[in-house]
Amino acid sequence: MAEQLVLEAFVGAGSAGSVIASRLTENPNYKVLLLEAGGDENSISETPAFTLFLQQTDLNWKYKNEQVPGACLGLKEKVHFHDHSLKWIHHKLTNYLCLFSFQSCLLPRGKVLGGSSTINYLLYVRGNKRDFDGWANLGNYGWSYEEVLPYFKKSEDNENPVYARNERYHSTNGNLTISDIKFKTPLSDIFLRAGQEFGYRIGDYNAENQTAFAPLQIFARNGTRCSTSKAFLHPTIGRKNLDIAKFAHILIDAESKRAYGVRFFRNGKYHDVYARKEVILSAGAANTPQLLMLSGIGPKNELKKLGIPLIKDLPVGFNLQDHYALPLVFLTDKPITYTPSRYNTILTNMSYDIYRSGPLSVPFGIEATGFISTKYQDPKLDFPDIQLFLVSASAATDAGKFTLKLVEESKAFKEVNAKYHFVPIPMCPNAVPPSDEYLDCYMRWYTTVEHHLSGTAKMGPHDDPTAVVDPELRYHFLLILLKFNLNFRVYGISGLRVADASIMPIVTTGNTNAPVIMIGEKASDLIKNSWKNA
Ligand SMILES: Cc1cc2nc3c(=O)[nH]c(=O)nc-3n(C[C@H](O)[C@H](O)[C@H](O)COP(=O)(O)OP(=O)(O)OC[C@H]3O[C@@H](n4cnc5c(N)ncnc54)[C@H](O)[C@@H]3O)c2cc1C
Repeated sequence: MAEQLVLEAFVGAGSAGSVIASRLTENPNYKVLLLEAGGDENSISETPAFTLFLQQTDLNWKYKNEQVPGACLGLKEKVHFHDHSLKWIHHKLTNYLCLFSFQSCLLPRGKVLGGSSTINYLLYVRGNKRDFDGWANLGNYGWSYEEVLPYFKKSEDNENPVYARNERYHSTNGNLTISDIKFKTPLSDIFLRAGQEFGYRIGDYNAENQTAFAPLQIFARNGTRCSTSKAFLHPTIGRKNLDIAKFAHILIDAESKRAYGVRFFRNGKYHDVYARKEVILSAGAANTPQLLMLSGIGPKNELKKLGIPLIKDLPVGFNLQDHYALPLVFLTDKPITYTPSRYNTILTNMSYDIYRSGPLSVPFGIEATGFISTKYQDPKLDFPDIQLFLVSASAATDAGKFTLKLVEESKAFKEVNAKYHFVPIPMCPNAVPPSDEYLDCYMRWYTTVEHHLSGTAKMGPHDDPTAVVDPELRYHFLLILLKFNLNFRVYGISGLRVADASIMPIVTTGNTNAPVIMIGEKASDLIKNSWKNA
């Protein structure tokens, strides 16, 4: 039998949700229940170098993708979603996005306090000014770069003294510790020098201009991961107005055609909770659309096929976006890359245990990044279309001519005899490396995705038929119902919001964790303002 609890609001506990729960409960009058399907972080998730192993653990939802033509062709395993609504979302959207799609690639998502910020690669990248101006130009008032910049700064505690002095862009007062990586192989400097040789500046890619090569800035405090759980939820311990229910699974009960609560299954029982103010969904770009569809909010024909009674026909899931990546391997005959014998030694382990530095403090060997424009983008725009990552045992590439040049023609890389390590692709026997044909084939068969799922509950103005939430992150259908049925206010139902990576109309230029945290900060203010005025 369901238990009845009465609470003011409840959210999911990922990158955005942790921020919102923490910010809302700064006001002792707001009582928040935070529901999270996963449990606590652990010592593996704390250690940056172990980040890849997390995908094999229960801290990951372990989704995989539907097969589609054109990508992930080399991955044999077919995908099985237990849940039909989720299966449909990925199937539909991978068809929609062609090259940004995948066939049976892994789709890791954090199932733990802090969500994907607890299992990600820790890279701190805000995106490009034009990303947010672009959102605003689509009709999303309040989301231009100048309007979101204060929210990036609000979260930030940047430990790099040079960056921190640039107060227009950076801050040292926020919850999230952002630090430079504490260890690098010689390849890191070689990569930066090679970038310089080709005219790129070395410097901050999160400030005035994004086009640059730079050592990584990461979400890390004292050499350990600074997830949104650590940054925003740990400091709330002791707050009486925040309850965190771990291992809970949210189901929206939408029988009465309005969002008034959540049903979740925990400890063998169903529990119903009712929100006196709002239901806030921050379940991420895969699970937020799933929960909406299970609640009857989604594409009419698909809900019909699945036998889910329709509440509102909305293009939930149609805008799924991600970045794809192409890992290319280079070889050098100099003893400078990560190998277990060089970097996984008693000494390196002790250096992490004692000083929280050394190779274990580097996320998966990623030491530096570079934002560059290919021939398809006007370099004067400072709107790069390729992000390079130097992983000190291989290198990411632009899938085109630049990284060929960077490694084989720059003096810096020549000094260490770096050479592409081309593997033959049996499926494309006539493709000669490093031709475009070879790289095209490589990308389609050995596709890697960047895990930046976003856009599945797209934010847009009221006249945008592809939008799911409005610029204040509320569902369009609630606004329409409010307009015609004032009883919603009488019953104290002020709405249903989404605040996570799902709302991005267009994915940002770079990694998505920092923008999602910004979304959480801005959503918190939008929610507080609307509650104040209610
Ligand atoms: C492997 C990996 C590497 C990445 N690397 C980087 C990187 O280096 N830098 C970067 O900027 N970005 C990176 N990203 C992307 C970034 O981490 C995400 O964009 C961001 O964390 C998404 O935040 P979110 O709030 O939308 O969702 P999430 O952080 O995924 O949060 C959703 C939360 O909701 C919970 N939830 C979902 N469904 C339910 C349910 N039914 N009931 C209860 N709880 C539920 C989940 O368990 C999860 O905790 C990476 C992502 C992954 C997966």
